[in-house]
Amino acid sequence: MVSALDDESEGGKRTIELGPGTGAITSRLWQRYPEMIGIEIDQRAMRVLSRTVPGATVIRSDVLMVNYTKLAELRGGPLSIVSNLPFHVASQALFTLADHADGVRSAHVILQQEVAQRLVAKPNSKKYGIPSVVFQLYADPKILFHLPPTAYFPRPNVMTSYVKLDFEAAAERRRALDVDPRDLRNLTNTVFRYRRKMMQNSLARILSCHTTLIDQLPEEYAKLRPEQIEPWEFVHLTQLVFGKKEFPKHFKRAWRGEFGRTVRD
Ligand SMILES: C[S@@+](CC[C@H](N)C(=O)[O-])C[C@H]1O[C@@H](n2cnc3c(N)ncnc32)[C@H](O)[C@@H]1O
Repeated sequence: MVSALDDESEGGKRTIELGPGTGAITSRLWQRYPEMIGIEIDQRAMRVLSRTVPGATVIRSDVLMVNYTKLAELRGGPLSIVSNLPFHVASQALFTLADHADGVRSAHVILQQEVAQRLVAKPNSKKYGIPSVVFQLYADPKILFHLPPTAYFPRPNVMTSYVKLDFEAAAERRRALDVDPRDLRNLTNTVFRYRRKMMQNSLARILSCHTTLIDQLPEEYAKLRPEQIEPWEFVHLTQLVFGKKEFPKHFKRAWRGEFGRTVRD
């Protein structure tokens, strides 16, 4: 896991571990990147960590609340993230990173295999959904390898995967999106909520109160279901419905939050 990371910042000062716990990964990571930072919410784990890896810098915080854009500025460039968070926090953490995409170079994360497969799923498959669209546009996700339950103690009931999200490789594409990410989120969330419906039906609610009218939805999209639409076509659809908008330069939370709920700035 550690060798997959190739952070070249001085002393590894841009290496950030999310949820170091009692230090199983941190002890190895810190040997290679002594200037790394851990972000941990549990004070008891931090106490243990101060004994197992006494030299490591650990901040007590919720990984979902961190401003990674600011942290990247403070550390002199985009961050290399390593994470083995509990499964219920892990995908929320990825959406948080998407909101700070320009402040992140790469993220190496352990995820439930099921979640990992959703990130890389292609259209026309059951696993294709919002995470596939978002992360294939934002970060070039790749499953590096799978980990069996025997790799852990205690053993989990599920298979896990080690995934790399390459935010740096996708930077140019992301900046050329020409949509406000909040509009993209609104559109993808709406249509995937009605997965079995054709776009002309699922988009009716958005379009009825917008300048683009439902009967102006191009024929090539109108009869399709969301799982048949490529990630870049979601961008095109967002441009059609909401108009082209500059990608916000300033920090705006667009992706963090539970699907379907409004996230305010
Ligand atoms: C499964 S343990 C992994 C520990 C270690 N990274 C490892 O691989 O052995 C997950 C860690 O994430 C921490 N954690 C959970 N939710 C968090 C959050 N929202 N912010 C920061 N840390 C969190 C937990 O306290 C725990 O120490």
